[in-house]
Amino acid sequence: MTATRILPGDHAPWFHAQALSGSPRYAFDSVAGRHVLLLFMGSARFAPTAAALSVVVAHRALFDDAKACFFGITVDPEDAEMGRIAQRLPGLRFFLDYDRSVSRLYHAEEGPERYRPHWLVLDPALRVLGAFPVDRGEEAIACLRGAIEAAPPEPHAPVLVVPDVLEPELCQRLVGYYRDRGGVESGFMREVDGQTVLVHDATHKQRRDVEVDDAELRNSVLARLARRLTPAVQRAFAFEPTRIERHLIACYSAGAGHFRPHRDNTTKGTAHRRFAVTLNLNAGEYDGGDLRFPEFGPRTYRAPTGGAVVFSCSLLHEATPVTRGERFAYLPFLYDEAAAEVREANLKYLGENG
Ligand SMILES: O=C(O)CCC(=O)C(=O)O
Ligand SMILES: [Fe+2]
Repeated sequence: MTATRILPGDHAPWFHAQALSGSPRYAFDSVAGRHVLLLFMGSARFAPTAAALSVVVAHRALFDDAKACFFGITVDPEDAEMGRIAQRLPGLRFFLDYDRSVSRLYHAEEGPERYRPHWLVLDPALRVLGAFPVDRGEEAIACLRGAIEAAPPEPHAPVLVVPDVLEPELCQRLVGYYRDRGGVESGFMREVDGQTVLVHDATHKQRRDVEVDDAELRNSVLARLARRLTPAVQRAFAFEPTRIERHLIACYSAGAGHFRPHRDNTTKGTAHRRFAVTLNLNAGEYDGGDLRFPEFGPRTYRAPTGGAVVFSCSLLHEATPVTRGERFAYLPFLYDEAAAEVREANLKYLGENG
């Protein structure tokens, strides 16, 4: 048993679970970007677990959702029913693990009648920094506090920046193409009952898009990508992109333009995506609107006009809100022949509006 327990250095497994007073299918991987304290509770009826929750309350100020957040995982429906636990924002949340799948995934439940309440401290990439028995809460808090204070100030995300992919004139043509048509509010893909469907939620994403239908304009972009971007991607990532999804010009406007942290390949309908490309078309003309990779710290990235930021579709990333002006970007996804087979096989999961 012990050998399979989750240890410092391990990546905390990802899961979906119901959050108390929150999403019925909360994606744990979207929590990346801050330190995390997990408490596998069993039940708060159990005295050591109740004492552990008091430790969290005593250090409540630590959990501000910016630097750190706390999740208790209960398997006991009575905890919520009797008000022994409650979501307190920012920072304090609970997963209702009534089927015990999360507890088993983390080896907190080691067999019938064998629940092992304990703490895990995770870093912003959701790697385990420390594991502590339930009665060692102050040590867990000290570990968390030490990690927050020691966090490197400038970690670097594994992204590639390639300048000079599209010439300024082509960038202007693309912006003009957008302006002539005007964008439509774009959604994002989500898995609902096993199907990949397009949903709209302005708190998560606000952006207006135009699909480039003009073959000559598309080919102009494709030719530049092939000559100037593909070799850089091959060198940096040993990956040969042969296919492109989306010929899309996006516009984020001040006060109404952002895309909150997400990954680009988490649904069946998007699982084929390998690398995401952000080609900025007017980098000097707006404030905000930068890329951030929360698993790798607060640093932001902005490709120069005509330049690209290329990153794995598995990375958590966000486009920060535009606060002045309008930001235009060309946003293809790259994949290859093997991934094309994945795409083909998953077509059946695309919902009506997917
Ligand atoms: O705005 C960007 O640069 C990134 C957009 C993005 O993440 C997406 O469309 O999935
Ligand atoms: Fe994205």
